[in-house]
Amino acid sequence: MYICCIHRITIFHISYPRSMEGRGLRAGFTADAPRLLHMSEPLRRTAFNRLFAVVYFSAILALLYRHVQNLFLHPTTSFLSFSITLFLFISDLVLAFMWASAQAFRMSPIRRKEFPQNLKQIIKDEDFVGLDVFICTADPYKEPPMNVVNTALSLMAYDYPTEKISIYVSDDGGSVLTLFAFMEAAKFARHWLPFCRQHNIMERSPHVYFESISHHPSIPQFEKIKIMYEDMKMKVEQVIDKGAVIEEYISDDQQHQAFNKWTKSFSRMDHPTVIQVILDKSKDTDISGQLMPNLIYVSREKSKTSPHHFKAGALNVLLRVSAVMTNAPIILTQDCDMYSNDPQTPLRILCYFSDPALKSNLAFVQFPQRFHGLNRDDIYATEYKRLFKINSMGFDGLNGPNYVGSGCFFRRRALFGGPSTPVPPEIPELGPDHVVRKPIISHEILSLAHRVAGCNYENQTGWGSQSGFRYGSLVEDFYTGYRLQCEGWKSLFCNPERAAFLGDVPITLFDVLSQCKRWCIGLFEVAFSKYNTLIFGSQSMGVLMSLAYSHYALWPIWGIPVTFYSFLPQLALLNQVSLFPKITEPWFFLYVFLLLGAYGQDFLDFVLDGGTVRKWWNAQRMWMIRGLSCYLFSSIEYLLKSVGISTHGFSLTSKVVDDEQSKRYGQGIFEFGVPSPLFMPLTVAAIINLFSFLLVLTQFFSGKNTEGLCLQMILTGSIVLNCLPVYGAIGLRNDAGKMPTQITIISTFVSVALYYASSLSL
Ligand SMILES: O=c1ccn([C@@H]2O[C@H](COP(=O)(O)OP(=O)(O)O[C@H]3O[C@H](CO)[C@@H](O)[C@H](O)[C@H]3O)[C@@H](O)[C@H]2O)c(=O)[nH]1
Ligand SMILES: [Mn+2]
Repeated sequence: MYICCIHRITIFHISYPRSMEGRGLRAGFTADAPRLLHMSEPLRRTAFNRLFAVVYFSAILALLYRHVQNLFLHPTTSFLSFSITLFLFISDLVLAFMWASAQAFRMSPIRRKEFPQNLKQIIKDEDFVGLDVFICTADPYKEPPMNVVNTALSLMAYDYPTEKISIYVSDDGGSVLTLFAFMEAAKFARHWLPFCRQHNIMERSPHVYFESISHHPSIPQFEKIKIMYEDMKMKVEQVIDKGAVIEEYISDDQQHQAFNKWTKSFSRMDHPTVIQVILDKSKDTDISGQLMPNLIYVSREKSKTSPHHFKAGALNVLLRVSAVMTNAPIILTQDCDMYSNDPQTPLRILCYFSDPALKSNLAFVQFPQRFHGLNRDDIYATEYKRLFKINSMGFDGLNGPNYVGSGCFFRRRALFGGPSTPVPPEIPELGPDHVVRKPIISHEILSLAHRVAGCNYENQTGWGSQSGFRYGSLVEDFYTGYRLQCEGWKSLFCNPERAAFLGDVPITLFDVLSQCKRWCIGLFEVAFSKYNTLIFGSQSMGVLMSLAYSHYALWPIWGIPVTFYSFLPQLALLNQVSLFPKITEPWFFLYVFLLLGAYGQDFLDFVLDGGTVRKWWNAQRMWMIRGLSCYLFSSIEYLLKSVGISTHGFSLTSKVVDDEQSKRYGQGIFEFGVPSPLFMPLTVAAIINLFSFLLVLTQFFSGKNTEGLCLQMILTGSIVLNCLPVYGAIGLRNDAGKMPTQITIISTFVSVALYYASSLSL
């Protein structure tokens, strides 16, 4: 089964791509010999997966048949038991749909490899394509400017011709503190960039570099650079603490002028555009005399009366401002916490972008989101291995992975209509083919840049609907990638061994669940839009891509089976009512097969991708926890929003770390702490499962006949195991991260009420 695929390795190589057109992507070739730039191979378990899918599908059909039989052919007597059977049937239908849609990822997953070392033999340095890097930040207190600055420095220090790189920083926080931090960073970069080049440093985020060094290296400038970094850090942090730029730190008139834009009436949500060219690659040099990349700070105009569309809005402003100033054909979008961990990354993507065979419809190359600072067993499963890695390889074998917001290199042209149906922008200066001829600090360029960053600029245009990053969903990344693929674009998944980027993870359960809840609301917004992934998606991209996208667009519906399975069988158990087949019935084995099959395959995928058993265990636990919290709550919030009762915005994930919390996270202890309703269903489920499990256990040991309750016992027992951290947080802890007493009290009342309600009616 395995062997047949091994030989199906596809190799792409560049032979004579002289005909490549398009500004910037034109490559000069120094050798005529074909050179290997990238290749791909199918995953070895694909044949097995396909076969297993057929078997498992038959098992699902059998299960559904049993449900129909129970519901309609042998209708039960009471209305209540009919309802329970119906709810479990619905749950199984949802599980079946999620299983079926996930098969799209299993049909033809591939793994790619690229050979950047061959690139320099093919493309001359001066023919390297221009790269505009977009970094978004939105709040100096939740996203400390020192971290943003480190991200920017790591990207400025790419092993790439510096004069081809422009870094655009979007500051939605409209904060003078962030601008100050970047001005300081520009001074430091003059030393940092040549230092990295000379000593071939791999960690180009200075913070990470200095942290990673345990003993003093024998590099002569090391001490000096370190002091400079500490000095910059101290200044920036002082300014943040004070909440204003300290007068003595302002060194020249240009800085004064820039900071004066923060007048009394300037507020975060209401202020004019600020664009500041901090480094200009046509004249600013580092201490070794080499030109520096452009560094441009942009805080778009905000007004309380115009919608700003959160990050998608910020990215579109950068798209226009950069078009006016540099208009590089390739764009990298980056979250402020995702620093570069590999200076060779742009060379990797060129292996794809310079392949003429891919050129006509390749929209973007996506790297997986990977994180630093995860605790050993990744207790909150914030690595999202399936989302960011396993399923991305599955997507890659179809039309390509979805866009995940950060670590993604776009072809600029892709944001202006489909490959064969271009959507020209309203002014030619924004078009992907426009060539910038004036210096970026010229009056014309700056005034046009200000104009296109205005908050009313997009009125009566196609921005956000037909071109640029798309509006209408809190997961602008998912939605934009999806729309581009519907237009006929393709994408690629690039997953080198050494992470290209590393980002922060939330370290409290509340932050993890709130982030996931925001994603879920955004996903529902896509699922129920006129571009819904099942109908519109299948018409535009075919069934498999449509299923793959629907799997995510409908992600929150996992909440339905998780919730029903966490309460109904347990309440029935407390009342000695059997819901599933007895051990002696053949149907029993169907259940066992379905259960072991699903978990087993998930486990295999996870472990084969380098995950540990404990991490997998935590990932399945978090799936259950999300099912009882964010999946559930997002559905409710989405409904409330649809009927106009509430609205919701993009609540930023905090990147600031509290020492105590961070210590507990390091020890692998769950952090509750916040009295949030998000924890309620989980706590109620923990209590009910514990009591029903204990009850049936005592009966089992006292010799009562519990044969018919076996499956319910297994289910309840595993939920109890999953809830161990919840019991600890309720009863055994005294720290600030324990379960808030209010939540425990309310949940206990709800549990008792549920028990009485069930015992009256069952
Ligand atoms: O109004 C806003 C809100 C957010 N952001 C930026 O968006 C990025 C992501 O925000 P974060 O709070 O870190 O959200 P996450 O949920 O961690 O981000 C994931 O999910 C988002 C929504 O799908 C994607 O945009 C991100 O790229 C992806 O990493 C950050 O750089 C923010 O500064 C803005 O620029 N403007
Ligand atoms: Mn983030």
